[in-house]
Amino acid sequence: MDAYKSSVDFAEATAFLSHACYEQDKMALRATLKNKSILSGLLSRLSSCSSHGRVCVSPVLVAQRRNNSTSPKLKVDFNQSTGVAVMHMQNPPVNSLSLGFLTEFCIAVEKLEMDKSCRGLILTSSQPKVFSAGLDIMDMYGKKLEQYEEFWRAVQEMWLKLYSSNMVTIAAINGSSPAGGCLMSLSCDYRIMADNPRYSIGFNETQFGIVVPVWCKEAMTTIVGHRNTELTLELGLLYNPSDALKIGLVDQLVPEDQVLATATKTMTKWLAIPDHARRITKSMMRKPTIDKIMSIREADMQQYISFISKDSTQKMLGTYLEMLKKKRG
Ligand SMILES: CCCCCCCCCCCCC/C=C/C(=O)SCCNC(=O)CCNC(=O)[C@H](O)C(C)(C)COP(=O)(O)OP(=O)(O)OC[C@H]1O[C@@H](n2cnc3c(N)ncnc32)[C@H](O)[C@@H]1OP(=O)(O)O
Repeated sequence: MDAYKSSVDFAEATAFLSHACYEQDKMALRATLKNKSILSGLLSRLSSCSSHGRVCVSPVLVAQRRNNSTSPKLKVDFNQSTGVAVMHMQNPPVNSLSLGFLTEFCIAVEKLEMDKSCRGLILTSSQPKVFSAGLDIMDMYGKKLEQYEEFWRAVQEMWLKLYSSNMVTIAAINGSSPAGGCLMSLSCDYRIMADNPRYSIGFNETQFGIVVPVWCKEAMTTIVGHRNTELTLELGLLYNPSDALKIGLVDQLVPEDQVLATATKTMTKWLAIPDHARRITKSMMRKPTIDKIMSIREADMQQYISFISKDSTQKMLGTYLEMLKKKRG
C-alpha cells in the first residue's frame, strides 16, 4: 500500500512537471530543489520505484509526454522504434554544469525515465573537443549561502538521477571530461571515449584546492578500485584516453568520428538483455552505494557549504578562474 501510494504521489508530482511548459518545468524543479523536505520525499519515492525495477507512471502521462525536446542547453533525440534517446549537451563554450544546465538535465532525464518506451540513454556533447568541463566554477564562486545550497542540491540530484537510472546509460565521451564531467560519465553503465591524446578525463580538484565529496569517491572506487581512486583523487590526476582505459576509468576507446556510432551499437547489445533482469541486477550492484549516500546527503550539503564558503577556498577558486581566463589571453 505504501509503495503504491508513493508511486501515485510521485506520478502526481511528475505529472505536474510533464504538463507544464519547459520554462515552467524549470521553475518548478528549481523551487523543488530549494525545498529540502519536498525534494527528499520525491527522491525517496524515486529510489523506491527504481530500486524495484518498476516505472511508476500512468499511461496517460506517457502519452502526453513530449519525447523530442530542444531546450537551450540540451538536445534530446528520442527514437521510438529503438527505444534509445541521445542527449546532446549544448552549453557553450565547455558544457560546464551550471545550475541552469543541471536543472534542465534533471528534468530531461526524469521525463525519459518515466517513459516506458525509453530503455536506453546515450549522453554526448555537441561542443567541439569537450564532453563537459565539470561543475561551473562561477556557481561556486562569490555567491550567497543559499545559492551554494541550491547549486549543490542540483549536483546531488544530477548524480542520483543518472546513477540510479532504470535505463541503460552510455557515455559517448567525445572530448575532455575533467572533474564533474568525469563524475557524470562514471554514473553511466558504460563509457566509450574518443581516442585522441589531446583529451583528458579524471579528477583534478585537489590541484586547485578543492576536495571531492565522499559520494564521488564511493562511486569511483566501485569502478577503478581503492588504489586508483586514491592516486587519482589525492594527486588530482587527469588521464589521457589510453591511460584512462588502462585503469578502467573508461571501457573502450574508438576513433573520434566513431564514438556515437559505437555507442549506438553497444546500446543494441545491452538492450538485448531482458530489461527486468538487467534492472534488478543494476539495482543490486548500485543500491548499497545509493543508500549509503542518501543517508549522508544532508551532511554532505553542510560540508559543501562550509567548505565552499571559506575565504581560503574562495581565494583558490578565484586564482583558478583567473588562470583559466589567462590561458586564452
Ligand atoms: C572536507 C570536506 C569536503 C566536503 C565536500 C566539499 C566539496 C567541494 C566541491 C567538490 C566538487 C567536486 C566535484 C566536481 C568538481 C568540479 O567539477 S570543479 C570544475 C573542474 N573543472 C576544471 O577544472 C576544468 C577547467 N576547464 C578546462 O580544463 C578547459 O576549459 C577544458 C574543459 C579542457 C576545455 O579547454 P578549452 O577548449 O581550451 O577551453 P578554455 O579556453 O579553457 O575555456 C573556455 C571558457 O570556458 C571557461 N571555463 C572552463 N571550464 C569552466 C568551468 N568548469 N566552469 C566555468 N567556466 C569554465 C573558461 O574560463 C573560458 O572562459 P572565457 O575565457 O571567459 O571564454
